[in-house]
Amino acid sequence: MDAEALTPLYTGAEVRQAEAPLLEAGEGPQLMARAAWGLAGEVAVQLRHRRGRIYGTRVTGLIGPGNNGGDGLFALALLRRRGVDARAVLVSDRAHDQGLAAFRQAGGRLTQSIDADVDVLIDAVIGTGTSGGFALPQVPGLTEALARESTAVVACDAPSGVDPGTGAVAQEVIAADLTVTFGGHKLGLMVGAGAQASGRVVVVDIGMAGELARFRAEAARSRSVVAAEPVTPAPRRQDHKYSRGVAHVVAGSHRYPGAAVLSVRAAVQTGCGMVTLYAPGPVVSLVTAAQPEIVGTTAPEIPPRATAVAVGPGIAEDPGQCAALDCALDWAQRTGGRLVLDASALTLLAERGEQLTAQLPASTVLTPHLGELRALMEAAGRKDLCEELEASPVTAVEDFAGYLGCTVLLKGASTIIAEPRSRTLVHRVQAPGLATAGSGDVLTGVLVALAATAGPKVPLAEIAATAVRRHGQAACRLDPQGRGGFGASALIEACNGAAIRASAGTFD
Ligand SMILES: NC(=O)C1=CN([C@@H]2O[C@H](COP(=O)(O)OP(=O)(O)OC[C@H]3O[C@@H](n4cnc5c(N)ncnc54)[C@H](O)[C@@H]3O)[C@@H](O)[C@H]2O)[C@@H](O)CC1
Ligand SMILES: Nc1ncnc2c1ncn2[C@@H]1O[C@H](COP(=O)(O)OP(=O)(O)O)[C@@H](O)[C@H]1O
Repeated sequence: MDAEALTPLYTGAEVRQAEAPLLEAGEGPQLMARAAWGLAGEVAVQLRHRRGRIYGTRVTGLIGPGNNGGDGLFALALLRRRGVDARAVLVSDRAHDQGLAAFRQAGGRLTQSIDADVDVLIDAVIGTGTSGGFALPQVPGLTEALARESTAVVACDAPSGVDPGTGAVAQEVIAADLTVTFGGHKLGLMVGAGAQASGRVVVVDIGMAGELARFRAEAARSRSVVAAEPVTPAPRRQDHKYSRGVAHVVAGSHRYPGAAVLSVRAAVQTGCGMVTLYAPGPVVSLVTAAQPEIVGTTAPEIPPRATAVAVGPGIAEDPGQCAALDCALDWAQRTGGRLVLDASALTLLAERGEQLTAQLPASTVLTPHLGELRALMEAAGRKDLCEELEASPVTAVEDFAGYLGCTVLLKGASTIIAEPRSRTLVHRVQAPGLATAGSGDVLTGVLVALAATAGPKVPLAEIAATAVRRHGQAACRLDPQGRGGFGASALIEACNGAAIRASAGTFD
């Protein structure tokens, strides 16, 4: 994955540090003007989308005492000049002086409550200056506005109640439909409960990219959001099936034969030299019928030509699969080959208690969802990290990866991928249709195929991020409106490597 394919993620504190020299140089008002311009522009898009016009629509801002409130007031002033009925509720006894003056001058009106016919509610109570807990301001009409479909809630920089550094949310939060954030992507809007409360996130460039870049260069540990399709390995002219990479999959059981079909078909569609499968005989027959190019085996040993192995989808309650897991762990330990452990393989690992930490080769990636991750953390004797998962999901996943000495990929609406001594990658996708049985099996298939074909120098976390992005892209392709009308099988065709390579860089 090349550097351009990754967009950095910042904590609120990092953005504040990066902007400090600009503020010292007296550039604060310009930064705020650009932030307000960006916010007003995005609100205007919402108004046009919802009401078909801007003139005569109604926007109310909840205005806090700091610069976040200042952004809100300047944005309201700009909207007022475009004919919007712009109102502001001051939630504190202080407000940004120049912002308030601009708002008044533009003809904005102060009010004490939020009316039922407001089109957009701007949350400009707190941004990166947040500290401590957060309680909803006592404003008549606020609770109703937050619940009303016809009122869009747009957060200024970060939803009030979200910690922009971690993704933790306070007991109360102003959940947004859209967050317009300034300068760069903020970590807390991309992961955990913070991501849920942020809705769609738009980043507005306010002219501090240089400062952020310099700041990043100095940062000891960097985190990135995966923003573009990285270069993925296309077959070379001289390749033969074994040089291209062999993905071996341990999946499926009498109880869950379909998991093997899904993961193996996804690996084939992603594209590699060969896909082999270890499963009980009837499952091998079923998968071969669905995908005749695969090579099935009923012996748990890892085929000698395998270049990556995945163990887990649907192997529950099959005693032979436990032996296969041990073969795979041993194989990865001996060869340094890439190993993907998913689903039931994670349950089997968790059953080994604290022993599990000793058994994981560094070339392993674990792909748990939240429940599986908690179980693994508890089994490994790291219950403390379960609590950290709420307060700071990225740190918790990073700490666990460090503790285990292998890569951990936490699945969900936001995926967090932490590899020890590497930068952490976050992928946030607007594809709720992925919450369907078997979609994780598809991800495992995509991942093992990419792991089998990627060159030895590509870090495992970056391969995993590519798989996650493809999986998300496939869902967006199938279901652009996010209505959820597809099953995991349909995802497989959309993960097709050739089609994705052809459109690389054009899809987002
Ligand atoms: N510094 C600048 O000139 C710029 C600042 N920007 C905006 O300014 C924001 C940061 O401004 P500030 O540093 O003034 O901080 P904020 O405006 O985000 O918040 C600080 C204020 O909120 C109150 N507050 C903090 N935590 C609270 C809580 N839990 N419950 C209730 N009230 C709480 C504090 O009393 C403080 O007065 C950014 O998020 C961004 O929106 C942008 O305009 C870009 C330029
Ligand atoms: N709300 C959501 N939005 C986006 N992606 C999601 C959402 N819920 C789940 N996913 C993705 O769908 C997949 C589900 O995997 P998993 O929980 O293992 O399901 P299964 O075991 O049924 O295959 C993961 O890749 C996860 O990141």
